[in-house]
Amino acid sequence: MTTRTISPEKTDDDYVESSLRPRALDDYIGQEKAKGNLRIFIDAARKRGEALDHVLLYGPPGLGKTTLANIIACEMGVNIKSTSGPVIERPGDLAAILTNLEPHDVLFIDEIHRLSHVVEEILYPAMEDFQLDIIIGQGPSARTIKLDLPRFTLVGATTRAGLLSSPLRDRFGVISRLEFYTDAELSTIVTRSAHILDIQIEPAGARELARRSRGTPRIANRLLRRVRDFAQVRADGVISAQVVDESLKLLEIDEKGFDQMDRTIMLTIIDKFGGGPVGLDTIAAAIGEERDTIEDVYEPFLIQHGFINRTPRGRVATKSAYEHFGRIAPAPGQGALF
Ligand SMILES: Nc1ncnc2c1ncn2[C@@H]1O[C@H](COP(=O)(O)OP(=O)(O)OP(=O)(O)O)[C@@H](O)[C@H]1O
Ligand SMILES: [Mg+2]
Repeated sequence: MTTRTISPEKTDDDYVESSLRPRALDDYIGQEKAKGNLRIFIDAARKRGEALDHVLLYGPPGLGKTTLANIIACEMGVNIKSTSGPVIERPGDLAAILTNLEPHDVLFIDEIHRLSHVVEEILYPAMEDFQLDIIIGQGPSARTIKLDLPRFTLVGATTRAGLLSSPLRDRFGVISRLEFYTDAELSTIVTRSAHILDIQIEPAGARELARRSRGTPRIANRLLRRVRDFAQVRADGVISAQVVDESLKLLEIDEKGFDQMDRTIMLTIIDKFGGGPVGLDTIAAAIGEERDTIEDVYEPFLIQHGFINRTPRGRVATKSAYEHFGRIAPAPGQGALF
């Protein structure tokens, strides 16, 4: 897959990411709905001296799911064990993790939609009854034994809630969807990160950076570091709105935060497929990118920005997409658009 500065996915240079992670709910900026709910559930669980109900967090990459999982454990005053769906290959792997949990611990499973069926089936009774069904032996002499587990909290994260089986989804007491951040929230995040990394940034510079970060904190933090390099070489080290503008031009990120890949996707729909409707698989084949990557990584922000409509017959480019990417929208009645 292509690496790009504004990919919301993790890359190697995100090692500083953990230093930028807020540790308390109060430092977690935005996501007021998710935060408000969690605060109530956490307070209630703590008052009753119980483990928190299982929590499912979903939303596009880089919006703060892992961060929030860590905060939940921190606020509950318990340990967190982190793993991910594809890593847990066999039921025994999960059993080993579960039996090692302390009471009320948080078990964080990232990419939970990628758990295998056999592993998922172990998870059901574990989540519901805090019991583990282990099969010992094989063939006719095989028998199941039940093992009691400590009460724990499963925090699952996924970019694709739609891929979760309903029995799994139904076992989460709290389901929170993370939203793209507003420019004002991202501006606060960038300012906070700049402070931690000892980078000088003007308020107008923070606003400009926020505006071009696709509603995503991971991108905002990454752009901040790229722009800092530029500021140190070209300016006096201070990030102003102009420095942001000039450096992002070099990175081919436009004034709304869209880059070459977004342009490729939109112009493929507009120029090659008459604005759509066109299926995702066809788009993927035309640009040589994986379908899942387009759906998880690129498309959510294009939809959120009103450039792509999802219809039963496929993706359609909107009038504002035509305008933004410098194409003339077909007149009413002439294209698939209207
Ligand atoms: N609400 C927030 N306030 C401040 N910083 C945030 C917030 N949310 C995320 N961040 C920053 O964005 C970075 C990415 O967040 P995180 O790794 O939690 O995203 P994610 O949703 O788990 O992504 P992925 O789906 O790729 O796993 C973190 O390093 C953190 O610094
Ligand atoms: Mg994560």
